[in-house]
Amino acid sequence: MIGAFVGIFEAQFSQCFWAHEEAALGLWTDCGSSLQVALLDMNKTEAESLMQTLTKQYGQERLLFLHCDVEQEEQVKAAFQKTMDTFGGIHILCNNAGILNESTWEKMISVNLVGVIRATYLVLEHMNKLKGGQGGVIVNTASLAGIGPLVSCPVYTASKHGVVGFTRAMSAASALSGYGVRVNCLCPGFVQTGLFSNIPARLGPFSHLKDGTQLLVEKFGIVNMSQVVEAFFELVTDETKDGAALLVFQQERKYMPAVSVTD
Ligand SMILES: NC(=O)C1=CN([C@@H]2O[C@H](COP(=O)(O)OP(=O)(O)OC[C@H]3O[C@@H](n4cnc5c(N)ncnc54)[C@H](O)[C@@H]3O)[C@@H](O)[C@H]2O)C=CC1
Ligand SMILES: CC/C=C\CC(=O)/C=C/C=C\C=C\C=C\[C@@H](O)[C@@H](O)C/C=C\CCC(=O)O
Repeated sequence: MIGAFVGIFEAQFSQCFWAHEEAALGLWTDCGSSLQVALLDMNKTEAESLMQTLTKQYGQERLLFLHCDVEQEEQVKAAFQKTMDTFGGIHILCNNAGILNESTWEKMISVNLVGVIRATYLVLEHMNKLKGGQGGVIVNTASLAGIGPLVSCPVYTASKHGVVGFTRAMSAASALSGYGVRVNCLCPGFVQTGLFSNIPARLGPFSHLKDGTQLLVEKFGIVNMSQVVEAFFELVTDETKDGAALLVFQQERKYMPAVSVTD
């Protein structure tokens, strides 16, 4: 889990994550008897409080926090190696780290898109069956903005469209190459998290379009975090899902068919 601490995954981590343990463990033969989780994030403050809570519930031996900035290749590489050394394998990667600020758009591309690509390529060094791995599944957190444009956030939209496109292409490349690694993406609507706070201040040169964004929030409503985590586990545990984009709305979730230029 990268960028998992606050927001979408924190609040529901306990309830949903371990509820799917048996289904997730059943996917691979070398998983052992319990789900173990490495939480990688650059926010140490948030990490410490969550780790205390989770450690009390599930024991220290099943949890690992690693400070990691997805913009830094060596930190991601070291975090995955530490995870391998601690737990003996990596079967599920969730690329969840993301930021929203149209004023720092190059950083947004670096975290939201380049960070997903970097972590995917580095985890394949451990997951890829052609490199001695056991295979696995990667779930990239995109957004509904990865499917349709958010007018007030053109670069955030670009980063999320990039995540969807990379997911679909990487899935096909993995399947055709025999890596044994499925790659899917999660496309939630609005979720009440830190990233969703103070939206006008995050729109940079497009803050004058904040009213249109508010209308979208009213139109789409707010998705519960548990709905996002349930969708995540559907993409992890359903082995038929590969190259999938799962849209999570307030009232339902549904898959977005891939578009082909020859359709
Ligand atoms: N909140 C929302 O309405 C929606 C959020 N998303 C996506 O969900 C993902 C999670 O975001 P939220 O939980 O909403 O926001 P959040 O701000 O609450 O959590 C984001 C997490 O990513 C971490 N992070 C940020 N930059 C990082 C970096 N360079 N290296 C490592 N970790 C880093 C943060 O420390 C934080 O723990 C993001 O990719 C976001 O784009 C998608 C759709 C809707
Ligand atoms: C401002 C960003 C806040 C949080 C991050 C995030 O990723 C949230 C995304 C939530 C929803 C995005 C929806 C995008 C919709 C667009 O692609 C168009 O489909 C909307 C166009 C029209 C809708 C209004 C209408 O139909 O009248």
